[in-house]
Amino acid sequence: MRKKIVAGNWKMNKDLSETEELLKNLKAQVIPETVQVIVAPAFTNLQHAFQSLREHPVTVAAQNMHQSDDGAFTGEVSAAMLKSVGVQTVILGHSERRAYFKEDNSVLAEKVNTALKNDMTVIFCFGEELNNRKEGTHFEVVKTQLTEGLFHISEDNWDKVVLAYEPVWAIGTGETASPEQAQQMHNYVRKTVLENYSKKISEDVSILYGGSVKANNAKDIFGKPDVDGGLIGGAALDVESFMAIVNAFE
Ligand SMILES: O=C[C@H](O)COP(=O)(O)O
Repeated sequence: MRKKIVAGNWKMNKDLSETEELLKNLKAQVIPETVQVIVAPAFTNLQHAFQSLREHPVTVAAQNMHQSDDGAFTGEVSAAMLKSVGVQTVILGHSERRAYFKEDNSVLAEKVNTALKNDMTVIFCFGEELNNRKEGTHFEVVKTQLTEGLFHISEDNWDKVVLAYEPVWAIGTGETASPEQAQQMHNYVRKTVLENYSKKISEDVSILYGGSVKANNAKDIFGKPDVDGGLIGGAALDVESFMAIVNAFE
């Protein structure tokens, strides 16, 4: 059975004291047993977050990592470094990484390999831009991102993969894909996984939706059969709104 997951991507927000405050508030909440909650603070705060959440049912993820094991890559962080501070989960392929840091499908394929080789869980993000949707090429774009960035992995790696569909036009814009648009794409993604892997894998993989998910729209989006949770940006920066989204599953 696939997991229900709500992941908060804090992006480049929250310094150490703000992170401490947010984690303190988060730890005061009751996390429903049926939902896996993940938070992804900035690199500098990962170790603190991991230590702080040790006894709490919230997973800490990194927002990115480098594809190489080590070496002369100024400013970068490796899988081994993440693991050394307790982090076992990494978000890869976020549209902001693709757009601002020019991460293409082939680099992402390498990052996926490195993460899996290090026994890490990957939250693999993909999604079309507005012009793709206007032109009607959104399914094709998503298929290419999955095929070139992820579908080289073997069947036995899929228990370490979570998919996150994030239409770029809905990220941080206040514009959300309708629950029907999200369901249509998630269903397409599941079918695309099935074209390449077993029925069990396509049925078991969790597919998250991301893009302006808020407390007031989460229930409708999460109510769709192929939507297994959310990757939350802005609304994850406040515990009350984040927990309202987590509890939208109830
Ligand atoms: O990683 C999260 C997504 O980019 C969604 O961000 P948002 O909820 O602020 O639109």
